[in-house]
Amino acid sequence: MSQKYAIGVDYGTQSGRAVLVDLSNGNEIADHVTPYPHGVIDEKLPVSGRELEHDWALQHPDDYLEVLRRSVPEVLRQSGVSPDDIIGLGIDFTACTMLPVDEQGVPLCLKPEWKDHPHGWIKLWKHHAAQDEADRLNAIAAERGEKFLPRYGGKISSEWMIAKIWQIVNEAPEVYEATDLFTEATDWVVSQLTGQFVRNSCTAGYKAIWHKQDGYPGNDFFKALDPRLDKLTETKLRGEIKPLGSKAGELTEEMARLIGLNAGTAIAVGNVDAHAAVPAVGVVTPGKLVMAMGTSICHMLLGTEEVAVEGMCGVVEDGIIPGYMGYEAGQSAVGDIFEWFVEEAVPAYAKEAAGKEGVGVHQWLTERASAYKPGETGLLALDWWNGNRSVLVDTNLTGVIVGYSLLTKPEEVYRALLEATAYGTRKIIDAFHSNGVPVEEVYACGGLPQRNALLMQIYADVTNREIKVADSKQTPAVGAAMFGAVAAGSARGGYDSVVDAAKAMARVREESFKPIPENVAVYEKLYREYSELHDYFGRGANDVMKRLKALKDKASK
Ligand SMILES: Nc1ncnc2c1ncn2[C@@H]1O[C@H](COP(=O)(O)OP(=O)(O)O)[C@@H](O)[C@H]1O
Ligand SMILES: O=C(CO)[C@@H](O)[C@@H](O)COP(=O)(O)O
Repeated sequence: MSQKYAIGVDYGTQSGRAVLVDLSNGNEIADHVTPYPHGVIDEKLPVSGRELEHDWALQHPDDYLEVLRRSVPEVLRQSGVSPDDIIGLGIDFTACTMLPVDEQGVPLCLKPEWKDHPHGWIKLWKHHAAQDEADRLNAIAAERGEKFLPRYGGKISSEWMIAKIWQIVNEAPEVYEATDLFTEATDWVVSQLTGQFVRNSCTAGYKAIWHKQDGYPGNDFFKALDPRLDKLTETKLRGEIKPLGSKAGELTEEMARLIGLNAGTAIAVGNVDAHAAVPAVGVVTPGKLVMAMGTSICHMLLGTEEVAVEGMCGVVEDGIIPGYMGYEAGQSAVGDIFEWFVEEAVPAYAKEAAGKEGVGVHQWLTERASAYKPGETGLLALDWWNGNRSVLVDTNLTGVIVGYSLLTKPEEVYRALLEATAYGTRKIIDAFHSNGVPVEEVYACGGLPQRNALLMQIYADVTNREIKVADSKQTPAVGAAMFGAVAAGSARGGYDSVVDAAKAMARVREESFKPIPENVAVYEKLYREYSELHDYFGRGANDVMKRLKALKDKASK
């Protein structure tokens, strides 16, 4: 049999990328990124220019197809590999990124009657305008003693499917009525590739409160939330749920023509970006935490038991690697905080200096921030620029920096922000470790470990753990390609399980980031200070962030 390949397509927050991978060793033969033409829609709807309220974040469905149309032919062209040797394709996506579709699977926002209605559009994972619904959902679930709550760390997030659907019911019942199915974007794109709709167990489990044994919560729960949600799971959330590692179907003739692959190529069921990255760094057993570090961080861990951990995003059987409990936790802004600083808060002189030196502003700040010792800036920050998605699970929390003086430099603030995100990760590791889901090793992948060595050293020092880094530019996409190879199966030159695929294809770099004892000692003290601030602002002692947000919302109405 000739050499075989698979394609992984990773759908991030701002762009999508295709990677063509050699199935014998996991080498990335070619990759190509397509920025989403409409990006993140968070101010105005395209065409009509209709303004969006605070905390909205939408996307355009055609941007996802554009990634397939541009990036798949481009990796074929660059590599020179024949489509006959590409046996499978898998995709991974941000989640819960969800959309309403009609009976033909057409997104409502593409239909003339709904294109100017904000609720007809795709709600991106970081759409945070369903916090009221999430708060009420959590209160009702707790009152009813719903047994699903502990599986989600005690709270369902406003980022997830049910809160987002309920927001539509409340604010646009006509859109709810017109919706045939609510789907994750990952399942919708797969349906466009195969011509048939299936859901995947990963997003159903982590984002839509589905459980392998118990299914969705009972209809009584949905009726208790709102009588209009009666029979939601049998109607607008219906659809077969297939486990990760299964084949969703085969590429249709029409899509094959559009993207340059052969009709009949095996297509894997949809997956989530962070989850797909886990086998790609070779993690297929418990005790190894994988951090997918980019715009946000997702922390992924395998276990053998279903254990309750405060603030985790969820535990789902087979949710990452079949045969294990998959644990997920996360921070909803990490790279996004650094980007905010660079774009909104860096003085002109720093940008000019970076320009003169011919380096990016991140790099300029990082080089200067590296000259400081831990504690030397005198600054301490809380990493809640996009709310808190870890132990506190509250999108109404906001950022804090303590310790400013007239002498504070931009690189010191930048360093304090890098450190704040590391403390956020330490909170998550401590929560798992002290609740019976051990974290013995830490792996990192995503855009940040490639770009910022200082950040990675700070994470090693703050967590007091060695961090191994993926030897891949596009780890989730490589993982998605592995699932594509598993969908094809060994008879066609792929693999029969993702564990087999990981054995042959996963790679980490030889060098790692090791904790430096004197840094660890100082960070231990700073972390204690962070924890004080964290609990003071996050656990009700001072709700000033929420009062400010309420005043802001009132003032801007
Ligand atoms: N040198 C750098 N240091 C720290 N953060 C950076 C640097 N360069 C870019 N970033 C941040 O990386 C993030 C993008 O990460 P990436 O993994 O590429 O994207 P995504 O999370 O969308 O998949 C942006 O939020 C950006 O601010
Ligand atoms: O929430 C999840 C996964 O559960 C992510 O899709 C979301 O944080 C977005 O990830 P990125 O930072 O864009 O890689």
